[in-house]
Amino acid sequence: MRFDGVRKEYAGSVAVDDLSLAVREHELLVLVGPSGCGKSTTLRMANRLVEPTAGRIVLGDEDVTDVDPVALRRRIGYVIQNVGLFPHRTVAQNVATVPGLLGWDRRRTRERVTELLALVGLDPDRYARRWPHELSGGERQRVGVARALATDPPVLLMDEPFGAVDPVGRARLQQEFARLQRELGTTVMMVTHDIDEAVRMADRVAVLSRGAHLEQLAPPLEVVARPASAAVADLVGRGRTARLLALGRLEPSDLDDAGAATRPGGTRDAPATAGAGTGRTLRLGAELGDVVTALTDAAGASGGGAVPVLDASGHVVGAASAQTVVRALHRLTSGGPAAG
Ligand SMILES: Nc1ncnc2c1ncn2[C@@H]1O[C@H](COP(=O)(O)OP(=O)(O)OP(=O)(O)O)[C@@H](O)[C@H]1O
Repeated sequence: MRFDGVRKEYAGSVAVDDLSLAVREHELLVLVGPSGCGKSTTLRMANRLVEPTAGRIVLGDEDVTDVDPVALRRRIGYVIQNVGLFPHRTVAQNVATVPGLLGWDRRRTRERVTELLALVGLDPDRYARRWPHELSGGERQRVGVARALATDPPVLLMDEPFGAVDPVGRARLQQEFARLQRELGTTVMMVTHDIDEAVRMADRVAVLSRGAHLEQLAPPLEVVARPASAAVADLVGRGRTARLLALGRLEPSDLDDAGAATRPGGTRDAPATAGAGTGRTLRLGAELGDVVTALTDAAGASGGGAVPVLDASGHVVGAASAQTVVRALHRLTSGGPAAG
């Protein structure tokens, strides 16, 4: 799906100024930005709930403005906060909405409903006949996702899909949904104002400012490590180090004796480390947050200490210390493109 010079004006005020953005097939792209910057308007133009004032939105090789809006919405899944389940229809009937509109027979519909409920983690035997008011907020959101996926749409639009769910349930839903999306390969465009949700779930993050101005479009680690503008820095500023620790990975050049590996003829002995005594080790590629945890466990109250680091075949390639973490953070925040 591609936005080409898209603009939306409301009675003289500009919600989306001039947005060009390509959503890659099978990716989970998250639009993030402050309230009122035009995220929802952008999303809603994709399924023609809002008509653009100018520009083109292309799905496959069709301009969406050439497609009948009702037909379009059957091809594009849509999930919103509080889902808007039909209150007088059971869970199964809600999920079967679009198959019903498309005239699927009963048996095919029933099988698909059962399959989808299981997919989103709701036991069909327990949930199919319940009413929306008999569900928790998180369960309702799962039904909303199942309903949107019923006909396996190539594109799914999600507007603050987990906004109404409590923080614990929310983290679990984010994780489960990201896994499901990777499994199904659905192309997803999702809106949130929560930068943590964005960096946790996205393949790429699009940071928007007022007028849906595209500040940065990059993988989460790059957005956090190297904000492209003051607006992005502002958004990721608070808690940035914690986010870097969650996203960054341990690399050979971060290790304490990294120099030894590159010395001609240099052999590498297992370094004497405090961590060695505890039996604790780390692997190359470990999350930096796990490196910090391992160091904390190995250090004792006095601080200091290091933990041996192994490569994929289990050989010691160096040691991780507090310096390692500092080096990794420097590596991530300076220089070439961040892996991620
Ligand atoms: N139907 C409408 N009529 C007039 N103005 C609108 C309408 N819908 C949105 N706007 C305006 O367009 C701008 C962008 O709104 P939009 O809902 O897209 O922002 P958003 O980034 O999704 O915000 P939020 O995170 O608060 O939901 C805002 O200034 C809003 O007031």
